[in-house]
Amino acid sequence: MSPLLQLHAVEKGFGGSPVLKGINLALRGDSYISLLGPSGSGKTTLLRVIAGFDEPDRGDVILDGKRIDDVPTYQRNIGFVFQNFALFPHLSVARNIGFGLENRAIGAMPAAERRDRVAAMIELVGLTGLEERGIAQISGGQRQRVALARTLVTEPKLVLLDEPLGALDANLRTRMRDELRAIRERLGVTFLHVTGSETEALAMGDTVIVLANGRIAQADAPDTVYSQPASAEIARFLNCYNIFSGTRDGGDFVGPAGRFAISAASVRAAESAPAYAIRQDKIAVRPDGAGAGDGEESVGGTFIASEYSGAAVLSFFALDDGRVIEVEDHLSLREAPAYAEKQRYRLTWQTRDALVFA
Ligand SMILES: Nc1ncnc2c1ncn2[C@@H]1O[C@H](COP(=O)(O)OP(=O)(O)OP(=O)(O)O)[C@@H](O)[C@H]1O
Repeated sequence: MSPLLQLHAVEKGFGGSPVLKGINLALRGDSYISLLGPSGSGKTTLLRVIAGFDEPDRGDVILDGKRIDDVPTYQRNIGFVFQNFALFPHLSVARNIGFGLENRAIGAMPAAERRDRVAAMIELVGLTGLEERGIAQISGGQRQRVALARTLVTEPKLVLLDEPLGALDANLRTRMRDELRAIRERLGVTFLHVTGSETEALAMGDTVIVLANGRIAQADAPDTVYSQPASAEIARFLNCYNIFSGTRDGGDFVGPAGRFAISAASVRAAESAPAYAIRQDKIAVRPDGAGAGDGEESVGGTFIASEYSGAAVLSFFALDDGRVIEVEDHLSLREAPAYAEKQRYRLTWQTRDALVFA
């Protein structure tokens, strides 16, 4: 199947500073894609170029096999959901949702058909009974649904969502994640969802695209991004790796944290300074003095504190040079840890579990 959306060598800058530095991308139809990147990496700029709010300086945007660089936004058949929802406060829920259909530049439809489409969409997003309410009389989660329905009712093939859950509180955000995925699956459209949250990106996307410094740093299934980040920068951004600096010395990685053997299969080419990464949940905590076995690496560390987060406990240990190493114990796999404050432990992991960027 040919891709729904393709970007070829898209570049965009503002006032001489490049923001997008040659983006190549192909998005499948009927899929959920998370676009993850740190603040300022160019996520919103990329969405705006795809939607046609901004023109690229160079490169092509291709939708359904056709170049759309010269097609105005309203003719692209691409929906956009903004973080602040951008609803009309003086219109009812139903009028907000019907707005795009009423004011269509092309494909105007009879009033009865419009009403039916709006009613079907209200049901789909779970707003039945609230049709005549004003925007000020509904909750944040309901506003989010209105914003989504208003876009979906125009039947776009591609919907761009810019931090769509950013304005919601944590509880609601988690609930709306499931809803967004379910609504998308029912309609078979493609969602491109921008977020700065690695947990949200991994939870929602069939594919996660990582944008860093105006380039696509990785585009993979969520479990691949999580367990095989393509660079030390991505590993750092995922917030679940301990990362050591150092250099490669033959079959070892050597740095202030110690000397660790490298498993050949774990080595990735480094784009920046060499780094050694070990996931927080791959580290076992043993009594001080316990030696590392065959195929294991270890460092000594002093327990500082633990942070309990429901299904897991994150514990912090200080290494001899003062840097902190984080260990995650999943409570479904291990007992809740009871480490003694200021006590020394031996932190151990399998050589093959570390990723080496060198
Ligand atoms: N209209 C503009 N004029 C000048 N600079 C801009 C403009 N829009 C964006 N930028 C700059 O481009 C860079 C990327 O901005 P963008 O909003 O795309 O990042 P982002 O990844 O969406 O960030 P955030 O997660 O903080 O929203 C930033 O340095 C920003 O200051």
